[in-house]
Amino acid sequence: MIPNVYLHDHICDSAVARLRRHVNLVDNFDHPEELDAIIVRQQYCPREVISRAKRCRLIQMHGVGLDRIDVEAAKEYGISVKRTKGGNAQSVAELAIGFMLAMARKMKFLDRGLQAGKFQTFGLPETVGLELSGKKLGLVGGGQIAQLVADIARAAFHCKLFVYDPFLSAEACKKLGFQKVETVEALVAAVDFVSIHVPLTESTKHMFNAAVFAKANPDLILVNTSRGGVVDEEALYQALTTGQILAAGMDVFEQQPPRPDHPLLSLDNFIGTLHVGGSTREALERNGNTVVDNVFAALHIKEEE
Ligand SMILES: NC(=O)c1ccc[n+]([C@@H]2O[C@H](COP(=O)([O-])OP(=O)(O)OC[C@H]3O[C@@H](n4cnc5c(N)ncnc54)[C@H](O)[C@@H]3O)[C@@H](O)[C@H]2O)c1
Ligand SMILES: O=C(O)[C@H](O)[C@H](O)COP(=O)(O)O
Repeated sequence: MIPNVYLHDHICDSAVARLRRHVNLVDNFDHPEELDAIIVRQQYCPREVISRAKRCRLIQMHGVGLDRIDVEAAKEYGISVKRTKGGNAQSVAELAIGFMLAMARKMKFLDRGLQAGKFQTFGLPETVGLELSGKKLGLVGGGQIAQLVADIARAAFHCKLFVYDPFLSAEACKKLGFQKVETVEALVAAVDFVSIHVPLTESTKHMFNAAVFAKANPDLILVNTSRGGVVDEEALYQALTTGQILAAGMDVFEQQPPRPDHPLLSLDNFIGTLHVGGSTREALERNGNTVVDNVFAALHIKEEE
């Protein structure tokens, strides 16, 4: 019998072609009991689906964050959950550095100003930006993506690196060349840039809140390419409009997509993208094909040479 595999979201063409040669692709959860494997990218895989997916051997995340899958339910029903850890890490790291450069050089403000015919001469004080070179970069979460951000920041800009990650030992931080900081409040006060790279969990939800922004260096540039919900967006808006921090860039929002009239989107010192951290040709090719490798392994499918 040909196995049934749930796939609703777009994944790279080469991965879809491999799947089509060996399985039936199903784009809905109408009959979870008929599914042999589930591939999740943007869609959610909730308990009500998992509890009915009696035949399912694998729930495969196209990506790293597992917050869209009810992992507890999968455990309870004995279904293995896998992800494509590292497959998009370089792409996310490059986007994070891109946000830092864009905000340090006020690119949104300058582009909007040019379009509005605002700058009649060059050299105006409000167009002056900052260099990344030699600055202090604070990482929140010191895992795979954070380490790649650190590599770029060190090699290209000689940044000094700090980390807030209670799960990384002092020894591990030392090996990675990170100065360990004990609280988020201490981190935001000490550094020039913060880049967030934690999963969304109970302990990271609204980790960046009004109390944290109140302690921040007023020249701080904040970048979040992790998950919406780690930053309290109302508190961020207050911080950006009252000068508690200088600027922010975010790839992820509490509600996705954010409403077009979301207050943050109107600000010159805020740049947003809609969850494209891993959306490069290279990362999508890697992740798509890892997804297929794992599905085929779980379903004992052998590809012809
Ligand atoms: N924007 C995107 O498209 C995109 C793409 C990939 C990953 N992500 C997000 O980035 C996150 C990080 O990815 P990664 O591959 O670096 O993961 P990782 O597991 O390698 O690193 C996560 C780090 O966060 C730390 N951490 C966990 N809870 C913490 C807490 N309460 N306080 C401080 N540190 C904490 C862990 O100790 C770990 O070192 C993912 O969980 C995912 O949500 C987003
Ligand atoms: O956690 C991740 O890897 C990503 O945030 C998310 O899952 C989207 O990644 P993409 O599917 O676009 O590679």
